[in-house]
Amino acid sequence: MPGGKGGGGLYAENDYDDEEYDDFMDYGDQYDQYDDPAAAPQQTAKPSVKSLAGPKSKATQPAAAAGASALARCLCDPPPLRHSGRPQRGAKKKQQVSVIYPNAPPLASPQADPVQPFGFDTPSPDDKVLQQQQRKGGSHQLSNDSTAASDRSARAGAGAAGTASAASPSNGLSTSEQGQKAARATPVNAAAAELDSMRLNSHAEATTSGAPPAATPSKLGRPLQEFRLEPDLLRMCEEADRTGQEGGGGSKPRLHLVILGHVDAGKSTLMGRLLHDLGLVDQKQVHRSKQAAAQAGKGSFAWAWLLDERPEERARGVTVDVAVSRFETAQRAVTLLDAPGHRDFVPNMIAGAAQADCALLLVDGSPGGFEAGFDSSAASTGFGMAASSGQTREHAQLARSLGIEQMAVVISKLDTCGFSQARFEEIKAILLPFLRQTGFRESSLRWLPAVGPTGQNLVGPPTEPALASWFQGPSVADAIDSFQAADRDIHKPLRMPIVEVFKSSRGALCISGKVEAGVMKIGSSVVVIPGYEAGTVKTLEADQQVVQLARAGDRVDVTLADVNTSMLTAGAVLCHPDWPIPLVTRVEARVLVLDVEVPILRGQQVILHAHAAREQGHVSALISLLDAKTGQVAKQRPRALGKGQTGVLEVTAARTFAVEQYSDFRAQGRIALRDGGRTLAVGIVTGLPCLLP
Ligand SMILES: Nc1nc2c(ncn2[C@@H]2O[C@H](COP(=O)(O)OP(=O)(O)OP(=O)(O)O)[C@@H](O)[C@H]2O)c(=O)[nH]1
Repeated sequence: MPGGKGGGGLYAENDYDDEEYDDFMDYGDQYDQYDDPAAAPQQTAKPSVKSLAGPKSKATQPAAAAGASALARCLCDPPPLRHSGRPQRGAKKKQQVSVIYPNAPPLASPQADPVQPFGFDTPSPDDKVLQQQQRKGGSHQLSNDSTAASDRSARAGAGAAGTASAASPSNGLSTSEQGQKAARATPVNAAAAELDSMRLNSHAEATTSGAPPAATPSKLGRPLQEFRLEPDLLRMCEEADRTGQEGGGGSKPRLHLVILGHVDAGKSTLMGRLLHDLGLVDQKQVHRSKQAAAQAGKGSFAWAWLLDERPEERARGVTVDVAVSRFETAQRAVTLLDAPGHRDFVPNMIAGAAQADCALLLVDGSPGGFEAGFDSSAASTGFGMAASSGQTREHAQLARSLGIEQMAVVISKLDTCGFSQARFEEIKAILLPFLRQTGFRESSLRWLPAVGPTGQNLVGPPTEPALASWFQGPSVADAIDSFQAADRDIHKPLRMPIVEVFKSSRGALCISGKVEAGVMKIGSSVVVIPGYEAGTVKTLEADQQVVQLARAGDRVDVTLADVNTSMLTAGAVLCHPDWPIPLVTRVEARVLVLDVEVPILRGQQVILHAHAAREQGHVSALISLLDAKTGQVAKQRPRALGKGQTGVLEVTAARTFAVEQYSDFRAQGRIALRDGGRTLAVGIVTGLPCLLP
């Protein structure tokens, strides 16, 4: 329900506790019935949150009874997968997904694989469907909702074609087919324009000049269910598990930790000091940083400058890009992602948080500091979100929507108010209900004070008597040690979203990112999507050490051989050649609308964020409004989706981009829609409707 309570005012009025959270983890089960049309006869747009991992943990309970929040309902992970023997959820829909690989070269020969690969010497079932559709002359649409979108395009085309098609109704075609025929007949129709734009603007067309022509205009990857990790890679993984040597970090569980919070909350300072206290930064570096900060008249930024090394960051006194450092605590090998807090750099923060397993949320505890970072009632810009709405709120919402479940809330700067326990408790009392409504379990949150500049409560208990007198909880290092490392998702095709492209000291073009699924070794065949650029892994480095193997969960620098380097861009995805990530222009997504003042309408311009990719686009259809309590369709084709509402919409991007259904790969199936520096909505991809060439 919009206009909730507490800190956010965004969500359903019901708070939920851990028990309820577990209930809404089963929320997706409600959608299972929709696979059977008879079970939900009134339903035409069916939400399809599905999962492919692991057995179910507990019996289904209606989320309605649980009273879960709208964000939780919309975003939290759906229940784990059924076991074998039962059809995978979404299998039907997935087979229908269409993907486009402009100028796709022939597939690289598959690795040793127990599954007999399809030779592409005869038409595949998909090719047959395609040919059939081309004979019929229609664009391929998948779900009911997409069909509606197709019809809209076709109608637009028919409209543009004037009365020609309307004047010849007796040609034996359905209304939709007439529309599509008309759409093909005129250059100004919406469908053709969209197709043209895909061709003209796709990454592949823009960058693969001279590439061999595609063997076929479109290729689908093999079904996910057929994937088996190659035996040699499996052996290497088992060996790496035994020795704990590959992927860096020795035998300690690996964590990807992002530092979030409003601008100037103290993130870089705290992390700079933490690295020092853990012995990773020597006195010489600290001295150099102190000197540079003092010379620039910004002495208080000395610790922050250990991480903020770029000249513009030092000039502005704010973090611009995500700084990556690595360190070890007693129990964990940590890849630290220090995200920018300034609202101008939220896209960079999204790229950082998308790779993280857990987060530290820094909250400024100084008088007025917390309020400035959390306020959403500041003056309006006249459109969209409040102009100065705090990034504490936005970061927490984005972090949860990007899959982060474990978080430590670090209240900084309490030295400015005499280490007041009352201030600590006041902030916690406001923030906790908001975080619960956002979808965090209370048991997955830690609360602690820390002072970066003096190192209070970073490693070991506080020494400041005024703080030690009332706080006996975890230090920052303890909180990090308590985070659970994510499971390595190795039994899936390779996925590594490219976060950064840079020249190595040896002059080679390196790509860097976190392997989200699968495994690769030196010599592995890979493909870069978009562009369908095939190559071979030449070198792998983790923690600045050469490694032979990179598994899901490892952050690695990779160089590729035999690849057109112009295809290596942030937002592209390194994939297994036989199971590439879908490349689409449109996504259907179930979203929660955040703190917007003006509802989302059809045609709304957005920047679509998915993993490390960003594309311009627009909301091309509002498919349904969902009931906040039950998740069922409350209204088909609503005119608008307002603040706090959950709905299904379709976004069309200006160019093709790589994304997948959340039910297949969670990390690549989460999206955020932003416009004008504000996050409008967050959600998960439920379908990939797409026109075929
Ligand atoms: N008194 C006090 N000052 C602090 C504390 N933590 C940080 N500061 C100061 O706050 C200012 C901003 O700190 P940064 O570490 O740059 O903040 P940030 O959150 O990293 O900023 P962005 O990355 O730009 O969002 C600096 O002047 C710090 O010295 C603290 O616990 N107490």
